[in-house]
Amino acid sequence: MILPEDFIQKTKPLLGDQWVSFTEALNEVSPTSIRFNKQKYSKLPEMESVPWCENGFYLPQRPSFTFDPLFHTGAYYVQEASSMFVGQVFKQYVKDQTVRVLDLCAAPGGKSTHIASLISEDSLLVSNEVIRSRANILSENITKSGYPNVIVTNNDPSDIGPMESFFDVILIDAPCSGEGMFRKDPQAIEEWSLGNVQLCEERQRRIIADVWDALRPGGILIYSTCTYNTGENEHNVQWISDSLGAEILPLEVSPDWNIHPSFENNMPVYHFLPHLTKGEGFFLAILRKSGEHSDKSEHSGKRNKKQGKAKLTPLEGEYKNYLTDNEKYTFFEKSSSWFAFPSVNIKQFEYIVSHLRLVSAGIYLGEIKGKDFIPQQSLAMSLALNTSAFEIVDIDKNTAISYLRKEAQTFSESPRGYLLLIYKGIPLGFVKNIGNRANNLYPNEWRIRSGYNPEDNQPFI
Ligand SMILES: C[S@@+](CC[C@H](N)C(=O)[O-])C[C@H]1O[C@@H](n2cnc3c(N)ncnc32)[C@H](O)[C@@H]1O
Repeated sequence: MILPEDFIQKTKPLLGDQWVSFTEALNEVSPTSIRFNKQKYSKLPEMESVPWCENGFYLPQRPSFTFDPLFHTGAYYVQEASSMFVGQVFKQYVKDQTVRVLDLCAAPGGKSTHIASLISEDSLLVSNEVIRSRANILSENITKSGYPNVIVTNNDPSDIGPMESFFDVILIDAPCSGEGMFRKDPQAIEEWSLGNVQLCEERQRRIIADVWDALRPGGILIYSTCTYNTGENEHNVQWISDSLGAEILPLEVSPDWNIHPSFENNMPVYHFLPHLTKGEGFFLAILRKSGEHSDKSEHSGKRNKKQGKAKLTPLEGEYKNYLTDNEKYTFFEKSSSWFAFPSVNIKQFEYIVSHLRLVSAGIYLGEIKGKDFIPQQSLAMSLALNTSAFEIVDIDKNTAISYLRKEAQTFSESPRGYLLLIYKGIPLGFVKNIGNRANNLYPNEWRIRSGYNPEDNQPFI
């Protein structure tokens, strides 16, 4: 790998006598890792585990995930191992408290799907992405993870700042110069320049300042990047602490994890370096906002007057049986589409709808067409799905791949009507069986487009 000369000049002094082993590690193959969604797939395999994440595992080589139907059920997420360290903040600082969390720069959703798996079911996650096309990918990944207490939004950080003291925890996984991605993404090397590092540092400060008011006093800010330089990392953390008012908090880490301490000022921040940890470059810091913990309940119903009150019209009906524990949900309709959202957070949901641009929220149950109720993919993926409300068909790998390609299916042995297809015990999606064929209800935008199906793509679990 040919590194930019300016990068060498800037980074070599930080690493000192570790420079050679660092550059050697950059020439090695990136490790492949996945994080299981234990709510969907509980039998964890006997594979090398990611030391700082109990559901994280390394794979011996990178398979074609596209052609593994389990990947599409949301049983696991392909996530870079170092990034899984975010889970430690939730384990050590959030624990089982009920919290409102904002993941500000969330697409494609690695950290959001992880956070959703760690917070309590009464908690709320707002997963935001400013770029619309990326917000759609985020929404797809959130939907596949199946957690009902997540709202996906598409806003600039400055739209969220006015939601004063609404969030207990904010994660800013900031857009950065990407030095930590050099090995995985060679384009990151081409885009790197001293000027870009400076621009990133300034943009990161703007993003943090724009959203800062939405974090309650005493709340936790998790700041992370996938870059090494001190400008985007240590200097920004010091700036947050000094200018915005926050205490930098330590995490308990095992010495075996080989996490590198701060490059400057001896602050409790965490660097993942590829020659020391099995993963890509990553940086993380935790800060607690100064001030007294105010009562956040006052914010539950406060609305942005310009946008008015969101209309939630509760509806009754058989569709409720599609969810387990359905008494915990508020059901509502919008343009003939039916949704469910956890009642415990319905006021917060209304508040968010009145402030932010919604991409998706809770469970999209189905659509009414005439007398028909067409169940949606979000319902099939949901952890709250009541599978006994549907006729079930267990399918094999080839049928699953064909279904994911949105090809027509035949289930002549099965009853007519809606069928829930199950792969290795996990729901994959719906078809409408009309006898001689079954209409495929898999979302068109999610379908496998590649015609190639590697014969040797053996399942790794
Ligand atoms: C490092 S990526 C996030 C990765 C994500 N957290 C995950 O774990 O899957 C940074 C994200 O910030 C978004 N972004 C870019 N410019 C931004 C801005 N000015 N404000 C907020 N987000 C921005 C990018 O579109 C990108 O999705």
